[in-house]
Amino acid sequence: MKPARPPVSLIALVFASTLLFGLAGHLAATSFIRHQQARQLDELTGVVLRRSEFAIDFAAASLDELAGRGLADCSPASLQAIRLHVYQRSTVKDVRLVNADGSVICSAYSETLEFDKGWVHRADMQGSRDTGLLLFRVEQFGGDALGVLRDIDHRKALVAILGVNSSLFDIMPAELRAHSEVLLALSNGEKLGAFMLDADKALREATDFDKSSARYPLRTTIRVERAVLATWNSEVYWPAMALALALGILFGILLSRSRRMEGPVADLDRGLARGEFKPYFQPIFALRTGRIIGCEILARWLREDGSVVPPMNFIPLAESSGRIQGMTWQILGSALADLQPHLKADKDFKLSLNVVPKHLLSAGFVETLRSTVLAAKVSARQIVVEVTEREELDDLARAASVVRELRDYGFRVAIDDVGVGHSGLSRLKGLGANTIKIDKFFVDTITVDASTTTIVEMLVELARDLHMTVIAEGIETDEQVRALISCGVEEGQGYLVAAPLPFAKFIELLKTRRSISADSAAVLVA
Ligand SMILES: Nc1nc2c(ncn2[C@@H]2O[C@H](COP(=O)(O)O[C@H]3[C@@H](O)[C@H](n4cnc5c(=O)[nH]c(N)nc54)O[C@@H]3COP(=O)(O)O)[C@@H](O)[C@H]2O)c(=O)[nH]1
Repeated sequence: MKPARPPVSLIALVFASTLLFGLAGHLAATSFIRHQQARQLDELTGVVLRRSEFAIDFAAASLDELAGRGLADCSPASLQAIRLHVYQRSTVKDVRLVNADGSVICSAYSETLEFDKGWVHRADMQGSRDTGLLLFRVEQFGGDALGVLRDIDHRKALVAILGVNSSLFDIMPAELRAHSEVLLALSNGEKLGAFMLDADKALREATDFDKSSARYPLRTTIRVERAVLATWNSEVYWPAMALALALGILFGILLSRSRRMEGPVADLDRGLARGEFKPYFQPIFALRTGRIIGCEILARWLREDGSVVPPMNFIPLAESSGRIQGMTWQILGSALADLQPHLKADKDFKLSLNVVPKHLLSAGFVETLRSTVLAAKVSARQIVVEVTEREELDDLARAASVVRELRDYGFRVAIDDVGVGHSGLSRLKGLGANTIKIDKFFVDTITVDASTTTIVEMLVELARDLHMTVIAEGIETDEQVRALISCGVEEGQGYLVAAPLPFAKFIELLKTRRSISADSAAVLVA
């Protein structure tokens, strides 16, 4: 059968689906890796922030403790006690007593005051939400520090100087260390500390991961070069891609296979749904008179584009795909509708249809045939079921019972392709049919091969014994007609009278033939 659309090539489908799956795999793997990276770097940002918060908590607790012990003054004893306190706490570098405006009164390590580049006025310090602490940057030579101020009373306050830079070290994974920067700043943007492996080398295009503290006016940022993120922690990429590509190939193969299988059958289904299967009518005639006494309907597929598809191009697929049954009912319905007036007018006229063994043996076959013929108001006696034997009739007993049932209802049954199909002599007898149709093969050779004459005579003899009629198929010459008559064959079919014709042409032929007189018919066999 000619498929309606060109077959989709396996290679093109596999290529396209591999490409699509590869693209989807790339997007999914990349997005998964980016998501994982963002989660990890977010966590690291959180760690930096938490370390700084802990340092401030610790400083606040230290200042509270000093104030609680009455050490918030500049007496030598207090300063000595504070020095000891500072010495025991590594992040706290100094503790200072300041005035209400923030100016320094004294320092536990007064020499550290020399490191200061400047000092912030209280009004410029950043307040923290719940703790009452003030935070500010202490600009120093050799690196900035964080000042944490706790008021003692309305005149004095204690300030802890924290070295927060250490909380930024060793936080980054080794692969990223040389390509990243860790920053700590007050929320107003003033930088408190930064860590970069090579401070002289500026980062190229970088992605930032930010986090702000909920408790203190603090923000940390981790910046990582984009180029290094493309490879970091991306081990999952190639396995994911390999899986996606394999799935793409598999999907392409399955798709092309399903399309290959579905294409022509779906085409048949569309043809059936549109009623595109039509009967062509080939006359069956009396060999002696040439009178048309019946016809065989043969399927043709009349496609939308006007082309006529011959049965050999779709019958095998219709049989193997189980569509032959719907197709048979479609052409029978159409033939009955067309021929009904003629069948009614000539009660001896017979209409033969081809039925494959599987259809004959299928459930409901006899009932459907009966109701179709009844609905067309045609007598069952005028319908001949030709059992084609391209497939073997493997359940002869059941077939014989169906044939009996058909005959009980008045239908006639013919065995088609006798002599070349699976119809052995025992089957001819066992099936209980009314007619045998001698295959064209014997008609072709009857005039040239004496042994063919013997076989045909033997078949005629057998048919007579079994009370069957005989029809010869494929008659093309007058010589063949004469040879068949001398063997005892009375009916035939073939191009000598007509090939299968569309209904209009067939009716025309019938009318012409009706006017042939017995005399002129005799010319046919003279
Ligand atoms: N199950 C069904 N099978 C069907 C149906 N319609 C057709 N067929 C089968 O398809 C085969 C081919 O059929 P088609 O091309 O229609 O050929 C038929 C005749 O045209 C051809 N024929 C008849 N006389 C002559 C002739 O003198 N010379 C010549 N060269 N060819 C001739 O023979 C075919 C009829 O065969 P058969 O059915 O065995 O009587 C064919 O096997 C059909 O059976 C269908 O609806 N259902």
